[in-house]
Amino acid sequence: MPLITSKELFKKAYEGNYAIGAFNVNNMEIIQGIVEAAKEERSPLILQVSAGARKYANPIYLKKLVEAAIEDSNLPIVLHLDHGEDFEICKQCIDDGFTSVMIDASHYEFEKNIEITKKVVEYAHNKGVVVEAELGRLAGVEDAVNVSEKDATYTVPEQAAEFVEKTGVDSLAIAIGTSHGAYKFKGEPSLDFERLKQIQKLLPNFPLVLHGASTVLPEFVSLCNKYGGNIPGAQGVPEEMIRQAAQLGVCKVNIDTDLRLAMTAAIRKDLIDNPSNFDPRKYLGAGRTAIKEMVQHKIKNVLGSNNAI
Ligand SMILES: O=C(CO)COP(=O)(O)O
Ligand SMILES: O=C[C@H](O)COP(=O)(O)O
Ligand SMILES: [Zn+2]
Ligand SMILES: [Zn+2]
Repeated sequence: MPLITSKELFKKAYEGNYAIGAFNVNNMEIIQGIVEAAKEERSPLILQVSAGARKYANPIYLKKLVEAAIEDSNLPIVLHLDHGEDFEICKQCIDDGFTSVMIDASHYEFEKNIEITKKVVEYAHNKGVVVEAELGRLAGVEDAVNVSEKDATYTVPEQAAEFVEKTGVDSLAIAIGTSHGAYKFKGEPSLDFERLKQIQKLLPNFPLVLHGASTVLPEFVSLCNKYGGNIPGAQGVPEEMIRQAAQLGVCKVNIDTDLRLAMTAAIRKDLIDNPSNFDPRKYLGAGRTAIKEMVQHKIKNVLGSNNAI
């Protein structure tokens, strides 16, 4: 099984009202944990590499590890660039064999975002690679965000339709109230589902992407804190909201923070529980198992992509 694009995966996910997890990868243990989970759940996978991951691990290593994961698991896997900041990094990844790239020009104004995205789409499509773009800005939401502030940062449905038509992009990341990291909401979590419904209505059968979609499960925050961590007040997107989004055209759900928390909690615990150990395989192994369990939970209980292959 070679690396695949997300085209067919998204089509089936859209029709089946489930979503594919796009998990951020940075090293061997993370890749192995994710792949083990997907293998047991018979789920397709998107493994995504950020600019930070490329810098940390060297893209050659990550690509080879992902290829090894495919050989070992025989799963349909997409290798995706997460948050490509310009045409050059997208081109580099396409030339390196990635099957999907994200161009994130969302911080530019609308026309400029279209122009940059279109350039990446032309280059990528020529090489059989698919492209995700972003419209609207992800940011933390507070209780008191008023409608005009939301319109300044959240995706405007009419613009989303125009953007997709003008760029020919394959999927679109939208802003409806999620944000990156472990501190997503100060008050009650809420997402703008009315906006999502509008976007889906104007873009029927088109795959939408939710970034900043980690749930920040309290038990993992507590575990980190219990074993010497200090991450007070962390809060994520409730699982029920992710399930709801998957019913409304969201086919790709980006998850990094939940993997970081699971791995960190397990490693912290393992080191404290085994003070005489100095074999990295023991605590990294505990981290890998925690990643596997977290991904299995996501696939089975939140995303619904189990038994999709
Ligand atoms: O969107 C993400 C990667 O692109 C990750 O989001 P989280 O920080 O919520 O895991
Ligand atoms: O969107 C951000 C992802 O969580 C990746 O984070 P990173 O840039 O620190 O690798
Ligand atoms: Zn962005
Ligand atoms: Zn993101």
